[in-house]
Amino acid sequence: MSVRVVARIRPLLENELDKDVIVRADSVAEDKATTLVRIPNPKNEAEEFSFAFNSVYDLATSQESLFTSEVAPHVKSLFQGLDVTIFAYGVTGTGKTHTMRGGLRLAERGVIPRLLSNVFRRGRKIAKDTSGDTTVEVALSYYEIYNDKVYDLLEAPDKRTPSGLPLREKDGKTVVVGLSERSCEDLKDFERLYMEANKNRVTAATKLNAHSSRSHAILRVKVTQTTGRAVRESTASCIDLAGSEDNRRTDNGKERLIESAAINKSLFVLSQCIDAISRGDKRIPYRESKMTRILSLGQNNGITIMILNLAPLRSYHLDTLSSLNVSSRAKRIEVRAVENEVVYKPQAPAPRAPSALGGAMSRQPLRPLANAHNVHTGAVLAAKAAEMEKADKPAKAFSVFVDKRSTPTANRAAPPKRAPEPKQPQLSISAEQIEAMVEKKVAAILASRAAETAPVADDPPVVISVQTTEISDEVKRRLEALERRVENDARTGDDSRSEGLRLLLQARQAKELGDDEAALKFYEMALPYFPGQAKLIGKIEKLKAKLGRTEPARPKKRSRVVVEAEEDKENVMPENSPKTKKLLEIVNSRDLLQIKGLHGFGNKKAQDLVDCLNLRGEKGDEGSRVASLAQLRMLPGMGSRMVERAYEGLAV
Ligand SMILES: Nc1ncnc2c1ncn2[C@@H]1O[C@H](COP(=O)(O)OP(=O)(O)OP(=O)(O)O)[C@@H](O)[C@H]1O
Repeated sequence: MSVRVVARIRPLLENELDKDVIVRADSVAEDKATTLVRIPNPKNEAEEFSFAFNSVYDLATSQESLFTSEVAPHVKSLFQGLDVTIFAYGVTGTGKTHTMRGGLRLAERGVIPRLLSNVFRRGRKIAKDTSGDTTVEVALSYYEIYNDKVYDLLEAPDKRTPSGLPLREKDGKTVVVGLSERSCEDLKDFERLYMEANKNRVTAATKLNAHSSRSHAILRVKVTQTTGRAVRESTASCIDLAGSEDNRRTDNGKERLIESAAINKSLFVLSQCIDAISRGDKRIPYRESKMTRILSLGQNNGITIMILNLAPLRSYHLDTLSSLNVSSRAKRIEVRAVENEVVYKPQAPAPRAPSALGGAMSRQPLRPLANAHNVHTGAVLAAKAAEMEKADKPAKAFSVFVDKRSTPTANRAAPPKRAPEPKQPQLSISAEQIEAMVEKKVAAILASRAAETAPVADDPPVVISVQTTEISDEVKRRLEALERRVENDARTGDDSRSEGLRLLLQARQAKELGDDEAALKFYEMALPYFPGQAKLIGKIEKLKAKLGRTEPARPKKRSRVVVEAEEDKENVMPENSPKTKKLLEIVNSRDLLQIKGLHGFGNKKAQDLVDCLNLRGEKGDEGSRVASLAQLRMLPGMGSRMVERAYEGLAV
């Protein structure tokens, strides 16, 4: 079963105008449900991009109808022992909090209060249908991740430690150590706790001069059903992610920028995880941010629903494209709908406390500190876990299918037993790299703020790659080749290179879409991965010049001595000699093995040369072949000495 991804387009707000609407829900045929989001190409309004989802809800969709269609059907599964995760993703101001929390009026209530209401109702029904043999207890945990630190929202803000609560992996789940858990008797009880916790969130945010919606908020609803000695636990998690936003749009100081960078970092890691899973990578960078560790997208068993919130407005155009792009890939993530095991108490149960959902009921006592939200707590459950481990029961697993057509149906029916997990998963992009990128971004923004007198609000944000029919076949072919190399690099474990190539790929796509601004950003981001690459620097300078940022770089004047020295070399290495032919043949073969065999070439040099050749000739095949030694010398990373050594080392 794959992650269910649905999109919700919010209505216009009071101060927004009809004429600015550019996003619409559509269906593949007239009599079909709406499953498409259509949005114009920012560079060519006549052309529309379409993104397909499991379902698309337009601006007229009520809170009730969204809940009834997307969440209510899974309440039954929750009681069958499946964990359910619902998370809202989208740009700031698109309606995530409205969808998850909603307003105070009955009709405005969002997914969370409706879910709780359904859970309590179902719990009462179960208790009634079993004449009280089965009791249902509901417990809440609520926490936020702010600047990559976890804070308990059920505790007063002054009890917070600066470093927040640590995370730990336990029984295949990510656990927040020391998180409190409160038993909850009914909807009223929940509302009181929830409102209080949200107040804590606002107070903490105010203290930090931040905004509450700049953190990710995670509510866990633990449902425990007890029948005699049999105990079944399952959890519903509702996650209101912070909105991604372009730093340049917010007129904030350094704190807000850091906060924004932390959000962008975790959302960036989330998109990296989605990318990696949908590509079928072995290494998924979950551990690079607390939010992705907790979300464990595609790793957790059960049911996952991603709600992509969208604003219909033109002012969100590029941000909307970016989030459409990420979330449409999330559909490819497969998860196993595995129920949590029923565990048995070893002794006769103590006289059972009346059900938390019955009439005059007492509250479940608070669990001790170490009993975090989603762990099967207590010695019995720990013993059960150990027993399961001994019996070599399959741990939770997930499978990812990159191409649905090639997905063997058998895989879905009977997922293979999970191979043992690597102890320390290698990461496709390291924490330091991400940190460096984030820091660089913050520094760059601060510097540009200081330098520029003109307002920066109009700077367009970076648009992430979008598939478009506008891209010519030739360019598509090249992009695909580049994509294959990126994947190849990822497989062979050269992560920084693969990240660099990915950025180049995104730059090329942006360029093909005519978005020079975005292309320039991606090329600049790629530069640290290919330091000093003349071709890349050339591209950056060209784009800067085109965008009026700076003068195009002029070719350096070569001194007479250098020119003469090179002329001498040309005499020693004539362009039409058999050795020259042989050398160019090897170079143009782009065969890594052959190139590696050249004198003076190592693995990296050879790979750089092949990459460079593949990247050459952006405007067609012309120029992608090296026609002479002089041309070879001019390639990035080559130079006269390198060519000379390769030439001399050849035996012809
Ligand atoms: N479906 C909807 N119907 C009516 N109003 C909506 C809807 N969705 C969002 N809104 C309104 O749009 C505004 C922004 O919504 P909201 O605060 O939920 O966005 P958000 O994505 O959570 O933003 P942030 O990331 O900053 O927290 C709010 O005033 C909200 O009431």
